[in-house]
Amino acid sequence: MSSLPTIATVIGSGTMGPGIAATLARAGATVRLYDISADAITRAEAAYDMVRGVLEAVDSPSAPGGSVTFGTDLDAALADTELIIEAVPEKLELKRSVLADLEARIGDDVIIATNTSGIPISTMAESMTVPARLIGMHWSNPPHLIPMIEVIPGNATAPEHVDRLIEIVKAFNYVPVLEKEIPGFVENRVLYAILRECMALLEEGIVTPEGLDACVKWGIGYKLSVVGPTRLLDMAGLDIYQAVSSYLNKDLDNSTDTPEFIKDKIAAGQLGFKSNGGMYEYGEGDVDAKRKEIITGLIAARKTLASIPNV
Ligand SMILES: NC(=O)C1=CN([C@@H]2O[C@H](COP(=O)(O)OP(=O)(O)OC[C@H]3O[C@@H](n4cnc5c(N)ncnc54)[C@H](O)[C@@H]3O)[C@@H](O)[C@H]2O)C=CC1
Ligand SMILES: Cc1ncc(C(=O)O)c(C(=O)O)c1O
Repeated sequence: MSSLPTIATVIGSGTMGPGIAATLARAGATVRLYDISADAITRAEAAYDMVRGVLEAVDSPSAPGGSVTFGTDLDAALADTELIIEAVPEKLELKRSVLADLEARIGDDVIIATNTSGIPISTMAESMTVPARLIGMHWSNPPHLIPMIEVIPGNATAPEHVDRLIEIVKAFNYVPVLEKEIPGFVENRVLYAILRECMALLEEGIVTPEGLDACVKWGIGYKLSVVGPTRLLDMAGLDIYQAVSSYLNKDLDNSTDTPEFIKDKIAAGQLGFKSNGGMYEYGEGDVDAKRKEIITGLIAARKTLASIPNV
């Protein structure tokens, strides 16, 4: 008997919503994907078809009978739901407004899991009538391929909801990581520490973007995909870590703001894939090709990592 919710609802069908919905459906859940925008729902239906194709390449469904329906009718999306996953834009007041709208339509026993990238759960819960129901459930992009989810209770989250969400994440064969609440949570704090150093190295002309990507991808990226950072210390030796950190830590970048060259790019409308140029330039068809290469690579890496011992 699966521990998955029979019915789950995803609120917000943008970058993250369709992949989240597809992942739950592939494990047998009946998922309702809701958005305030009809255009977003239309885009989500196309995105879902693409995501299903990707999931077919990863593995077979872990349970039959799952489905995703799409709509802009909130009451229909919430009927008999056990779990709501909120994935609206990263704006605190918007999330608070959505939470209030949801709470007015659901029973006290329904869990709301927020996919916020780093807004403290306790802050979001302050305005809720049942703050115990809110819990952080941070998926990583692309959510249908990155099989790790951060589970972050707020200071009012009911322990039974934490246990239930961890059970649900395991039921669709993802890896739940239970964390204490801290801005950015664990994954993005580590990612943004890495990105801060990377941007400083680029800004100082120490390495080219191509060289930096090759160094991180084939060096620490490759190694850390097999050996986690804590195990890596045992492999390298804590004495080595002490020897190097004693002089290197003080030299690492400690900027507290976004680098100026990044701000300049944003001001010039250079946002990356979404504007055909950012850290790299993209010609006709290049972005679609690069997206396909990334997905293909993530599928291959996921299948390989799933086939090796968890060291
Ligand atoms: N994009 C990413 O790489 C990741 C994003 N997240 C987090 O997930 C959340 C969603 O992010 P994205 O999917 O990138 O956002 P997005 O902007 O791509 O999509 C958000 C969707 O929410 C809809 N929406 C806006 N107001 C709404 C409302 N009142 N009710 C229902 N739907 C509404 C929009 O129409 C849009 O379709 C954010 O909190 C973000 O920080 C988490 C991990 C990765
Ligand atoms: C660069 C970057 N920033 C934030 C997030 C997030 O968690 O919202 C991600 C991601 O999940 O991939 C990211 O890549």
